[in-house]
Amino acid sequence: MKIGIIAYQGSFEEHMLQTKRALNNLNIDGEIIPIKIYKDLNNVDGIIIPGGESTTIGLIAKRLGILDEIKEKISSGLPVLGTCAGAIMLAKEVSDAKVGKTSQPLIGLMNISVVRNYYGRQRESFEATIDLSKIGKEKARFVFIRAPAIVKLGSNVKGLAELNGITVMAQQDNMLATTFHPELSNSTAIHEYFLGIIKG
Ligand SMILES: NC(=O)CC[C@H](N)C(=O)O
Repeated sequence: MKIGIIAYQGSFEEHMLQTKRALNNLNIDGEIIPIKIYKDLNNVDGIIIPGGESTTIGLIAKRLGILDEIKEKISSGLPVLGTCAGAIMLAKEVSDAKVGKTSQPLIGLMNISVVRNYYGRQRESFEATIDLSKIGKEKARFVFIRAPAIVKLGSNVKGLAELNGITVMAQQDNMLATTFHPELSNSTAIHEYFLGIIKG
């Protein structure tokens, strides 16, 4: 199994480590590669879009001409995990809690509405215990760093976890989005669940 991690900016190294731990836990033979340019996308079985700054990740991917490729591969079924900024990249509808409508390059394939910086600024970042029973995993602690919120679930989207009534994890077929950072947790549950999606 070959997993590619979009590696321009943000927590991609942490995702690489966490994916490695999850592969080990599940006894899956896997290779993890950073994705920067078009050819890196060849033969990957799944991709991860890390947390960071969605505007930066989107702009670089667009400038390097890889954004449309990623979009095409995901729409033809390539499994993707988008965390925090990555969840924003996946969303069809994005706005900012303060400034309202934003215009930024997106993948825009998932039927969710996402509000950026929903919980406030950097200093309003926090940690919370999340119930993962809907994916058959133990509850775990996760960090939310200038996190977005998934405020609307459209057709074919399942809400998989909530915090105070707000969706923090959702899935639409091959696309999995979390508003928190599973790569910065002691728990490998989300990565293991994602590897399960890849295995099918
Ligand atoms: N930790 C994160 O990924 C933060 C996301 C960031 N606030 C954005 O809008 O892109």
